[in-house]
Amino acid sequence: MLKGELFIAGERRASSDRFQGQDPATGAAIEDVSFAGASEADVADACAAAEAAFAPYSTLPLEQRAQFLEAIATEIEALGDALVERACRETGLPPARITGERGRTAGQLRLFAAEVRDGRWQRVRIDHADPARIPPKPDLRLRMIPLGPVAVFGASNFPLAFSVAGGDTASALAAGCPVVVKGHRAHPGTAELVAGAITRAAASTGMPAGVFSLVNGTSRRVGEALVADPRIQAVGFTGSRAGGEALMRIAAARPRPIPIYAEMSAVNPVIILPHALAARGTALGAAFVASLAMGAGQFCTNPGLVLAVDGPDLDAFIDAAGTALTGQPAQTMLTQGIWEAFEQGKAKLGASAHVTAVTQGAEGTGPNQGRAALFSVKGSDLLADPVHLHEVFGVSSVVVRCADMDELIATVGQLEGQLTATLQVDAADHPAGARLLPVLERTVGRIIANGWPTGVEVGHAMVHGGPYPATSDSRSTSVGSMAIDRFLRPVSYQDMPAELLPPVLNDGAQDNIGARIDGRWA
Ligand SMILES: NC(=O)C1=CN([C@@H]2O[C@H](COP(=O)(O)OP(=O)(O)OC[C@H]3O[C@@H](n4cnc5c(N)ncnc54)[C@H](OP(=O)(O)O)[C@@H]3O)[C@@H](O)[C@H]2O)C=CC1
Ligand SMILES: O=C(O)CCC(=O)C(=O)O
Repeated sequence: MLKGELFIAGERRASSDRFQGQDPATGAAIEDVSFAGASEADVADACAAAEAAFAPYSTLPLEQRAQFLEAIATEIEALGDALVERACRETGLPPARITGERGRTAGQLRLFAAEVRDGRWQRVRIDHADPARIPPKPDLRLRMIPLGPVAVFGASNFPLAFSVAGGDTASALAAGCPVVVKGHRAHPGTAELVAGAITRAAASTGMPAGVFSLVNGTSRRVGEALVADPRIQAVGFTGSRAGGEALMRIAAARPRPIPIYAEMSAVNPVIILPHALAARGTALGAAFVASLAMGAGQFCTNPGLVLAVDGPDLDAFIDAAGTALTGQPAQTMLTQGIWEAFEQGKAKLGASAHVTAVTQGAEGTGPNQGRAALFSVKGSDLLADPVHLHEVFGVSSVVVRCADMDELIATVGQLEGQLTATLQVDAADHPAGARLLPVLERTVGRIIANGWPTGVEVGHAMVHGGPYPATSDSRSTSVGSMAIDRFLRPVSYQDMPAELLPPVLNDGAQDNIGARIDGRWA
């Protein structure tokens, strides 16, 4: 049963500052329980506990850390239907989606457990001393260590996989960092259930209590205080550009600034090359709308921009996409605020003198139901008004009619950073594709051929990131095993006596972890 309490270092804590969850499908408060909002003192307690947990947690045998991650996955699965029902009620997302997301969340935790055991993430390097060299060469040994306590902001649009026990939390815990989560107000009951699962897993595997805390907030002060707290050493965030940028400013203004990994905003261009457009434009139109409308368009990877060379083939694509989109029912969006932002985004696009409204989906019949929309604009006008390129979070996209390939490539080269770019490309398009690839590599984190950007595989070779403003740091990914790197930093030990060295740096201690020894990979 939900209690509506905070989780501070393994203890539940009440508060007189309360808020209600909302059912976006009815627009009404969910009355069964109200939730505690944290005070700044609660945030400080969670951070102090995380700092106290850092030394014991980060120095545990890796096997124990891996077992903790696996226990979280098992505890989340054990929540059963109650978790699915609560998440559906709080988000308006259907059970199949939430069930799939629960599987992904557990899978991510197990992936990071395997990564912890693997040990290669420590990236050991050893350069042996050469006292005979002039000047003498010192003995140098390097490994990656965890940064310290990490703040994670749960995302509204993935109440499980990008929230309390989502990818940021899993990768930070895998790196050896205690985590303080700022829960999203859109799914407080879901957050409480998952926080309970993590707390039980921490207790059953003998973790220090401060390894995990969850604070919710009725005011922005909670998130602000968390990022400003001197004990927090890195931040993971998925949400709006305004929110991410506000937190970046706080992180940078600290007496000791810290890295912030904020995933913010993208329009994820889809580029349909001429031969692909001629051969399969109609089929592409329908498939594009299926990707666009998935999850009420509430994905950071949503295809918000389609670029192609103008002509009858593009008309056929737009006709097919328009037909598919007109048949789209309005879908319940995650929160009233997100629905309002969607309506405003579409209105701003529609008000642009350069934009043509192609068609709309069915009108909503209840609160917070987003009506799909498709627009078009000439390539030469796309950059005339920044509003054409703003992320409109929901089922909305803009088709760009380019005069020719040169204009298309030049336009793509001027886009802001993106999470993804998608190429629809047939064999005869390969020369044009080869011209585009270097431009896309500069702009995006993942380039997809003949697929769609929604649906992110959780694996070892995934990059879910990209240049600003897709993320605040293009050198990293928030999905896949490489996400652990965000919460690590290198330390070199020079001429350190063997007894003082971390065991993994002693000679012969690197079996199976791929160390670089005297320049050669072992
Ligand atoms: N590209 C993407 O991946 C996503 C983009 N979005 C975009 O964000 C919009 C709003 O969605 P939402 O999920 O609520 O995202 P927000 O960025 O508004 O909020 C995300 C989290 O950050 C906190 N936060 C936001 N701004 C600040 C601030 N200035 N100071 C401290 N904390 C802050 C929020 O706390 P609090 O609740 O207290 O404000 C919340 O916990 C959507 O309409 C969409 O445009 C949303 C999700 C994913
Ligand atoms: O589909 C995914 O895994 C990524 C989605 C994401 O990061 C987002 O929509 O915010």
